[in-house]
Amino acid sequence: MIKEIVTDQFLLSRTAAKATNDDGQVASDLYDTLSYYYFEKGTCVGMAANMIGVNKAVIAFVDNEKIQIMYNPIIMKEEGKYATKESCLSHPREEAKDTFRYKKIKVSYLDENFKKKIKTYTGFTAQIIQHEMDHLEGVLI
Ligand SMILES: CSCC[C@H](NC=O)C(=O)O
Repeated sequence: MIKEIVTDQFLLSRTAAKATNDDGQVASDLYDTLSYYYFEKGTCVGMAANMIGVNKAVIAFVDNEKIQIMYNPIIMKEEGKYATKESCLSHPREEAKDTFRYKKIKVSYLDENFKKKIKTYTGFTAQIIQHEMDHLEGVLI
C-alpha cells in the first residue's frame, strides 16, 4: 500500500529496530510507496521504513530501474570517500545538503526472502544505499 511520507523530525531521528521475518508487510508498503514516487512522480530513488512511519531496519532503493529491498543492511567495507549534495523527500526539496559518501561499498543484508546476501555496490546506487542506511540510524542529511 502507498503510504504517506513522514516529515516529523522526531520520528525520523530515531534509530531503527532490527527487522524480523514478520516485517514483510513493511517491505511491501515500502516497495509500493517508492514505486509510486519513483515511477509515477519521479521524485525519489530510495526510502527507509521510518519515512513511512515504521521504525524498522528496512530500506528500498532503485537499482537498474528495479526496486530492491534490504533488511538489516550492514556496510562491511567502504572505499573512495567523496563530498556531494543530497536532498530527501522527508525534507523540503530545495534544502540540498552537503554529505560525504563512499564510491564503493560492500553490504551484508537480508534480501526480500530474508536470505543473507553480500554484495558490492558502486556509484549512484551505493550513494542511495548510504543515504537510506543513515535514515536507519536516525541521521538526516
Ligand atoms: C542520492 S541519495 C538521495 C536519496 C533520497 N531518498 C530519501 O531517503 C531521494 O532523493 O530519493
